[in-house]
Amino acid sequence: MYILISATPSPYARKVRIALQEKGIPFTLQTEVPWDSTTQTPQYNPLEKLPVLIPVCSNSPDDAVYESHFILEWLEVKHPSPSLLPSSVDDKLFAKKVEVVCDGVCDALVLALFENQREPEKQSAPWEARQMRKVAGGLKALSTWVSNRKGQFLIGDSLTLADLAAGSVLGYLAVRWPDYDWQTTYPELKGYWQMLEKRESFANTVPSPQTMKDKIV
Ligand SMILES: N[C@@H](CCC(=O)N[C@@H](CS(=O)(=O)O)C(=O)NCC(=O)O)C(=O)O
Repeated sequence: MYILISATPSPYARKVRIALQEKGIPFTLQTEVPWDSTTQTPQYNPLEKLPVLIPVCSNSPDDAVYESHFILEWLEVKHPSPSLLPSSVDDKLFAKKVEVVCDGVCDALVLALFENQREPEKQSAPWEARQMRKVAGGLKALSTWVSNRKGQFLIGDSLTLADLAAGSVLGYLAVRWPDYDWQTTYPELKGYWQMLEKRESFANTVPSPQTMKDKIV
């Protein structure tokens, strides 16, 4: 049915891997390092980023789907049941807002990660501080939403897109920023994340570091 180009640490790809499992959609995982010269992503995504979802039946690379939030939107249209969106319009829009913030925290973490890989004299402390401020602000917002939730999940009592985004960013922090102690600051967010990680689709998509062969900054 589909090939998913993914990377072991990718929080963006993890959202899609979880969605495909939750929707019972068969797929083949093609794991790679998008930073290495061997990456296949440029063949499918002009932005050279993964995740990329490739319909196996397609005969054109242009049929590929990319940008995780769009892949999830695409899956909701093509494979609506079971839905990963809440039923009411306002809750649907809130779920997407949660994804915006969680993806934005991931974006800031990636930028800070690569800033740290530059030679010390080329690293910009103000730039790094700006990214980590976004991380702190995003986690604060997420923690508030989790504390105010009515049910087990972020929106009601069934898993939605909001939970996929939240679990993926928290899992990414655990693998890339293990010393960033958000769990002490936000104990309820920690409890919510531990609940998510027990779910099969989360438990079998836990991120892990990758080895980059090529220098990229
Ligand atoms: N907004 C994109 C971000 C995807 C992204 O940044 N992917 C990284 C890999 S990872 O950070 O998810 O592990 C990538 O392919 N980077 C390669 C590049 O930016 O050239 C999405 O949501 O899909």
